[in-house]
Amino acid sequence: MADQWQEAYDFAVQVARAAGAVIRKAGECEIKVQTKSCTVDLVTQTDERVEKIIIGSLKEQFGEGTHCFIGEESVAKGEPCILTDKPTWIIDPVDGTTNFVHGFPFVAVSIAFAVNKELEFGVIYSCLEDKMYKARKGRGAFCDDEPIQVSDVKDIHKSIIISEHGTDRDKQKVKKIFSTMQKILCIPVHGLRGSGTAATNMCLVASGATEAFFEIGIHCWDIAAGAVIVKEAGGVLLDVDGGPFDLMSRRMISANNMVIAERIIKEIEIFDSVRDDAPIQKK
Ligand SMILES: O=P(O)(O)O[C@H]1[C@H](O)[C@@H](O)[C@H](O)[C@@H](O)[C@@H]1O
Ligand SMILES: [Mg+2]
Repeated sequence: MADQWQEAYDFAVQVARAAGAVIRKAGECEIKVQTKSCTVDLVTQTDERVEKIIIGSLKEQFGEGTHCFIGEESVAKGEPCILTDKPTWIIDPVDGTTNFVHGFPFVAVSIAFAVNKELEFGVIYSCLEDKMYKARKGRGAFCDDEPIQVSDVKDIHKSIIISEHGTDRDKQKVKKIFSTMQKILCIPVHGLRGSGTAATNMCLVASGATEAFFEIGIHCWDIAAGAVIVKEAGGVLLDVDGGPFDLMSRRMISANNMVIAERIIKEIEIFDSVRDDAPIQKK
């Protein structure tokens, strides 16, 4: 059954492309913005609409009930965020919602597929750049059907590192984020960057434009597809404490190699985040 998931993979690419077209079109009209967990955690009708389109198409293709879904906007509405052994789609309909709202030109559709809690493939469509990144376990990573590969830089002094500050404005956490960035910048590295979307950041690692991307506070839907793409492009994924990558832990570093990853990890000031799969607190 070597090719069991090929149809699902090909279909995910089609769905991501169609979703990206909806996002592009929506960006031409007035965008109505609402907030979720706090005033800087933005959501638009497009996020919700695109998630419905993606999940609707997948259910129609693969049958209701056989596959599970973890989608950013469904979880925001109270759906569970638990990865089981069942075939599960992990979806961020609009990664980079803040960028989308502001017209900052990096917005991605991120679709991953896991079976037995293992990621089988990931598809990221950077819809404003019109770049389709994809990877399937054991079969390499691609951008617009061209193979991609992480950079071979091992000298941290010759690296560009990406991080993001997320949407949590807790002063102690923000302090740790900026202290970490300051320490990394002063290693020194060539530069620090951030595109505003975790999915795109991971594609930049996978295609060799940057050596590493790390973040604390991201969610499984931000990084699931990117995790497959980085790994298949020859990169590594770790927890920010150097332990094994855990999709639900809300923290990760993706890098071109272990030398770069371990050097960055030395500087990261870790803070707590509630796991994505933590039981929902009753109010
Ligand atoms: O909410 P979206 O735009 O799907 O995801 C973004 C997170 O909100 C933000 O906290 C994070 O920094 C960014 O990397 C992520 O993609
Ligand atoms: Mg996201």
